[in-house]
Amino acid sequence: MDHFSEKRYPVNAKDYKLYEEVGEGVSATVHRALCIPLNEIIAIKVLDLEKCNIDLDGIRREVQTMTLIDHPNVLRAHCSFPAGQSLWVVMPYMAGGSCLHIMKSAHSDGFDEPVIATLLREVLKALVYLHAQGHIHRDVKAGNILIDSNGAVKLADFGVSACMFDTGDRQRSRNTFVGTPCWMAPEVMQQLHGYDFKADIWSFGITALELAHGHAPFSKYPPMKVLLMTLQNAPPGLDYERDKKFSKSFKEMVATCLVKDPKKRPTSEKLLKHHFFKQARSSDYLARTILDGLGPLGERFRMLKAKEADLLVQNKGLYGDKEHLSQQEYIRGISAWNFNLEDLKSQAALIQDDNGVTNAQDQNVSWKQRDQHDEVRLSAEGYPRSNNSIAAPRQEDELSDLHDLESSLASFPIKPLQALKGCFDTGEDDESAVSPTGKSARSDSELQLVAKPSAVDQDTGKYGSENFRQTSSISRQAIPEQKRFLSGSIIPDSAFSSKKGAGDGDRDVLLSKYQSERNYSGPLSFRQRRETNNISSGDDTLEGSVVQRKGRFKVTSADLSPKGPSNCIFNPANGGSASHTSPNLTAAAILPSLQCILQQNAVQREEIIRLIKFVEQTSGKPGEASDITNNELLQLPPASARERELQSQVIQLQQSIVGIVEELQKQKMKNAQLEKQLNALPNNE
Ligand SMILES: Nc1ncnc2c1ncn2[C@@H]1O[C@H](COP(=O)(O)OP(=O)(O)OP(=O)(O)O)[C@@H](O)[C@H]1O
Repeated sequence: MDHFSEKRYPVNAKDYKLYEEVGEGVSATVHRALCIPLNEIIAIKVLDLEKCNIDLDGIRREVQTMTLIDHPNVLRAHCSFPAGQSLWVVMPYMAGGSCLHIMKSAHSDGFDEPVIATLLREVLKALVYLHAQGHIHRDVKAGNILIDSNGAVKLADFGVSACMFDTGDRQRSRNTFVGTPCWMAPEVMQQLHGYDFKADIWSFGITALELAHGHAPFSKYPPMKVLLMTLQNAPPGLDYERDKKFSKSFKEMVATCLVKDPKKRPTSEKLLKHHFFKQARSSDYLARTILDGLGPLGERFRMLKAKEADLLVQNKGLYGDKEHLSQQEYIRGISAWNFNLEDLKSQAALIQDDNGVTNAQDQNVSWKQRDQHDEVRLSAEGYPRSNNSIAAPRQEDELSDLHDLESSLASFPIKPLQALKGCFDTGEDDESAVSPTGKSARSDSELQLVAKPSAVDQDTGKYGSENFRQTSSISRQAIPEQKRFLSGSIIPDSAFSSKKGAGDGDRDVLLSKYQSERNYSGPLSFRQRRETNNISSGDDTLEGSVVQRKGRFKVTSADLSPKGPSNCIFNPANGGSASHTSPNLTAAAILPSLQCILQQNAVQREEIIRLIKFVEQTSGKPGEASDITNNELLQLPPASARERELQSQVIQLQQSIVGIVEELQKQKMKNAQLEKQLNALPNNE
């Protein structure tokens, strides 16, 4: 192909001259640069390897992918080499910048339809190529659609791409999604059955909305909320009323991409034939319509950064206005948010959603229903339908309803706790979240040579079995109101210990198996199996753990996929002992409850110790008996690292309280003496 450069790009930093910065991502800065020997302007992506948490595997993948691909719509790396503490990736300079930057500079409300059709057709061609090559891009968004000075469109950023035909470690990483939550497909968030190239089709649909409105749906929300909304709401879409300026075919095209069941989404190849793309025009047209009048990329980037910094200063003044901060992260094209559930809870009460256009055409809208016992539960089918009007606007009032959000969170059986663990333990690597072993229950499990965490054995109730199933039917009573949002997993790490399992298989065997079976994934197959197994709970719960890392979100599969019926239930009434009778509550339901109880215990213990201390102090000298109690309490073996941490905090607090009390007594004595002296004064005079 003529675009395939035969030129030899030097692999030495001294052969390049770095000019201004033209872009900034999660892991890199991008500069315009000159390749001196070739006298050619290129772009250099500078990845700082010294930065903490840098994902070397991701970088290696990106560079590998970028150098091997060969398609006019995919940004290809010329070469890469280490330069000091950094890795430099040399690539063609895309003078127009990204669609996100163009929108932010000159089209804040989005592009016109012919422009969108033109851009998306080029992106889709890139996806057809990548999918045929076995790649899932995994980060399709306007920020990764680059345009050169002639209006040529290229899909960039393979930092998180994955090969569908990978084996071993790389295959495992396909069950670890790193991406930006607004564009993330529901099945990627859920991680029930892994995912395939259809995840890119969802992101493509979200990108279409982004190009139409100037921002992605839910972009103003913090990531955890985006996850909730994506899983629980009807898919977003173009609204017939609000989006009058867009054609029916555009609306339909978006709706076909944004279907929750990945099996029902078209392949990229099929989508390319959609009549919406008939209106796509040439690259010249793009250059004329969206590049004309724009200043140099570096200048635009500098202005955007300054604007962003201004906004940040303004918003910092508005204490707690996290909605704006979230917007800012969006402006930067990333979705960093140091979230926690308490945060979410308060934000849920504050934020009114006006982004609530949903695609009610979707048949698989996940919806929660609460029965009269206030139990959070999906219907038996788990996929109740929304109303039938196409893309009718839906007021997502439940999102401003705090109680509903609590319900939503309560319906996440396990992983939100781990998600929060991710908040507190940002250095945690995905390998620790994904225990590498075992097979999933589905027939194409060879594609998911992934973690099977040790779980609660159905029969013994002990950890260590693979017989683990997922359910969202958790009694809210089992999760005390006050403590439902406590964060951090306090299950001992050993409970999730991983064992090395299936190793690398033969690539060809895997490939052929995959090709025949890859279409059988997705929530529907789970639904069918669930029905077969007569399970009462629904799914659509967040099954993977969510780990925030450098602005990106990583949903790692804990692979607690259903595997055979479980009879183990949690009974809060008898103190949480497991019984083996009801098919409704399963082993997976026990874990969150146990976590809550354990956490509660830690907190209660802390309270008790404080009370003892308080009683000791108010009743004078500490008694012998209370000393024993106190010591005994402190000598109890801590159940987890979290508990140990809490315990040491308690001890520290106690010590400081003792110090403060002593100080107080001293001051009191001094005070008494001074008073005495004062009282004596008038008498003397
Ligand atoms: N070849 C290029 N020419 C011009 N601008 C570029 C080029 N590559 C990237 N950019 C700009 O730099 C920005 C960041 O680059 P890139 O997306 O590769 O970094 P990243 O760290 O992988 O970002 P993220 O993870 O947020 O997607 C892009 O959004 C784009 O605006």
